Amino acid sequence: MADLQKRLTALPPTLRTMKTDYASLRSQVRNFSDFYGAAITDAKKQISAAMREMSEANKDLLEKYRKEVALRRKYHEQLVELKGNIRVLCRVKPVLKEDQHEEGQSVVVTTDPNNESALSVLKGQGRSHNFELDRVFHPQATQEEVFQEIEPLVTSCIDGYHVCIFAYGQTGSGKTYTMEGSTENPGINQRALKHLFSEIEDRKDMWIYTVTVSSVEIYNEVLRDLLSKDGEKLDIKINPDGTGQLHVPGLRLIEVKKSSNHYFWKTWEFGESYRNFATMNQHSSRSHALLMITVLGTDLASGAKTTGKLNLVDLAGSERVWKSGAEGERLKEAQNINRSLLALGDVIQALRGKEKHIPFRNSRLTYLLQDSLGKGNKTAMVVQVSALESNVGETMCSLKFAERVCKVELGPAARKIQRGGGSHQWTQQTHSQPNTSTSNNNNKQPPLPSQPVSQPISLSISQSV
Ligand SMILES: Nc1ncnc2c1ncn2[C@@H]1O[C@H](COP(=O)(O)OP(=O)(O)OP(=O)(O)O)[C@@H](O)[C@H]1O
Repeated sequence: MADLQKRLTALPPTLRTMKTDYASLRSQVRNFSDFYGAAITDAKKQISAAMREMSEANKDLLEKYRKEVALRRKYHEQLVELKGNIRVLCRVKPVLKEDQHEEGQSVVVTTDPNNESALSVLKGQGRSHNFELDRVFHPQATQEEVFQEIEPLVTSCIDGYHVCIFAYGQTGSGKTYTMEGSTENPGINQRALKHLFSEIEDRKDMWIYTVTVSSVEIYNEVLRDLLSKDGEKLDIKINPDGTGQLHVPGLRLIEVKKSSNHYFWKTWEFGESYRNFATMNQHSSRSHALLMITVLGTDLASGAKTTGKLNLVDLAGSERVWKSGAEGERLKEAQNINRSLLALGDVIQALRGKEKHIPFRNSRLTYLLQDSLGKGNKTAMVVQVSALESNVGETMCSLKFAERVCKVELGPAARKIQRGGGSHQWTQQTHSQPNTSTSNNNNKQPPLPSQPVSQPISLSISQSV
């Protein structure tokens, strides 16, 4: 009992110590949670500040990258202008429902939103091939955006340069869409004519111009007039005038004129027959369609004359013959398509190698393009590609061809101008000369191609473009 009493007496101090310890522990826990909370808030602040800093740095880097790309593009443009490189644009076709023959096909072509010249093709097993061209249009690019890139070339045709713009790519990749377009959404051909007339209007106080168009189709190495009702067969000949230039006897030329401040297509004549042949003919994807525009200018002050040419070409599909599995007539057809495309490739190769002999005569196509595709002229190629995995082989072939074309140097462009004042000497003026002035032009050059023998048919276009 005494022992118990003794222990009970010792209890309060122990309890007091325990109470104190407990209070101290509680306060420590509270302090720790306050400290922990504050540490977390602090850490969060630091992390967000660091993230802000990083995103600022990223923005800064992206901005620098964009500036670098733009600067590189500018210098590249200047170099292209100096060397007269063929400009190569690539347009990626959007994936349409009708193209998805197999379910869930993946897209293997990607563009870079920060670099308008880059394109990448995924070739399987994570390997990708990067291409650098003059300009790459993503699948959502509009007809207007594509034309804006081409516009300076079209303008230079009024200044007296010979220009060739052609669309290349496998069947169904969008060549006709880009060149021809639709009535609601016209392509390069119609936009080019519209642009020519608006430029001509701006210069009407200083220059007068005559614009003529002709159009041919090359199918199975046979040349047909797309503006004649029955698609008359034509031949390419050397002009009998002794200039050594080409001419196509019987080719129908239509003079296009403005009508009460609006420029129109005369549906029954030019527009109708051209579109019928170009878009509805049985073999449009296996034939090459050419729209050839000639712009003759006269300087009202000096009497100087310029001859500009604009050849707009919608090539046949570039599929490889051995892949088409064709036999008989179709094989002959495929070989002929291939022949002119191969001939085009050979011409490109020879131009690239700066060879003395350029084999223009190996096909009707290259023969006809001779005076706009060769040295001193301006050329652009729009290479059309599909983004789908099933077409990756053809896409790679087209892009590799595009890379080769990029390297072709046609030399500084020469302006075809005949000085006024009674002189009949044709002279050529390089691109660095002012566009509308003919003064100081002492650079005498060989005679220019003479104008086609046939008289142009006068035409007022009657459907708004
Ligand atoms: N950028 C685009 N936007 C929308 N539709 C397009 C585009 N490009 C092509 N198409 C559509 O894809 C289809 C095939 O295009 P198109 O006829 O122009 O190909 P192509 O390369 O000319 O073929 P072919 O070699 O057979 O002549 C058409 O229905 C066309 O309207």
